[in-house]
Amino acid sequence: MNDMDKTGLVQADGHAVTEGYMPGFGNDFETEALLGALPRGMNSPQKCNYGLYGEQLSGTAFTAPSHQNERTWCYRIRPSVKHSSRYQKIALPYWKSAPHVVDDVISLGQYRWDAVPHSEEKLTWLTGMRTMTTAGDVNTQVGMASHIYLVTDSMVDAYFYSADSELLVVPQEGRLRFCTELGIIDLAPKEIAILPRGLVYRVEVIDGPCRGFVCENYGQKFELPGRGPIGANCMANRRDFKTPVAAFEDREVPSTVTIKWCGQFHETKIGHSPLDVVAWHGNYAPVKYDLSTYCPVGAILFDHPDPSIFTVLTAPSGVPGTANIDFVLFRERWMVMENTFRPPWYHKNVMSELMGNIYGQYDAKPQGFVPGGMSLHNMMLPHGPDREAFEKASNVELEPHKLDNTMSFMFETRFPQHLTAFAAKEAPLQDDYIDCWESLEKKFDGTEGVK
Ligand SMILES: O=C(O)Cc1cc(O)ccc1O
Ligand SMILES: [Fe+2]
Repeated sequence: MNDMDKTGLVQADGHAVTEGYMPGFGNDFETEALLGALPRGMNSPQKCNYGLYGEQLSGTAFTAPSHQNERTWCYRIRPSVKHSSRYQKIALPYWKSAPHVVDDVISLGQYRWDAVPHSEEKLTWLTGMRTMTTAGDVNTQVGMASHIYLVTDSMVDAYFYSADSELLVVPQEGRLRFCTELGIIDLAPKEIAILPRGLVYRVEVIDGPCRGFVCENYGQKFELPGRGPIGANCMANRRDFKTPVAAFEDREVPSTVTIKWCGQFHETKIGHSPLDVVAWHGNYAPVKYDLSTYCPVGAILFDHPDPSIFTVLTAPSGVPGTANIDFVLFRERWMVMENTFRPPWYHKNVMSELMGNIYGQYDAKPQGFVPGGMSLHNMMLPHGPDREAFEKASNVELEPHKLDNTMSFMFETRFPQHLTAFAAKEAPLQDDYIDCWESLEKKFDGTEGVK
């Protein structure tokens, strides 16, 4: 009997069964799947307990300011150098990286898609990733990509990490399990997860088929927005974020690790599971968050504020107040504003707005923006309520009204977003989307004087 069997943490197939989460966002966490595996009082003892190797995973430059500095110390069965050998380039033709401007595709426009349907094809987290838009440049670590994932099958003895990006995952259908080096995250619709750059994981299907959205952030990490005068509470609260406890696998089977690096994919073959971190401490870790714990703050007398009031997470770009990416949530809330056109106003925005519908109806678009669907209102392109929403909101008797059964989101970036060939030619693009404004009439009656 080995040490792990004695602790009862391991199933017959060698999978660890350690479960659970620790609350907080960006905390300094400590967790061990075997008692005493974590060195006390220091990072690099001459010999680690249980014959473990110590290894640091740096999420920021060594010299990043202390309030932003992120790193995690891992105590693992083998060091990561044993989790890679020669790299071989592979093709994942549907997963694109910026800069990616397709010759005969026009990104200037207002676009909307129905939910990308599932097919007969068996797809994993890697083969099922479908890039819709890219922005910025993966090589200079600015910008982002938006993807839809369609996943039917678990990765088996297969692992992945992105050196290019952190991934913000927004499920819309089905349940996934992310078995990561630092622990296990189960993820269902209404929840989101952040998978840090460089973290190795395998994605399993708990309940499929699975569909969802991914924001691949090439730039500075997502953080919580400052609340300003709102104070210390509401919006996304730190305690509602959950980081998994340590869980490890001691499995010796032929395995594949795929790496995304500068927009290319490479594979390496190894003889064991790389998810072998028995204990860790630090503040660079995966996290999940239940969107139904988001506490919206809004206008309580008149007018419609900017959507930045609904920012869940922001990834700074270096220009204060101008995000590389804002992740913005439009969820259930009360509308109480008096004498006000309550839906989003008509507007043009220097930022580019990529939206997705998780469930329900969005107030600016009662029809056509469907669960699983997406829309893109690119840099400085006008958009706003469709005719139906405009007419209703301009004429309805204004009483306190609950917007119920609604959850949509926006990946808003300071960079223009470029459509992939998949988005323009294969995904279910709604050719008639811009007609939703066509029947807006001229109502001007200024020739008759002010009424
Ligand atoms: O375009 C959209 O629907 C997103 C959005 C919502 C809102 O309430 C205000 C501005 C905005 O861009
Ligand atoms: Fe908008």
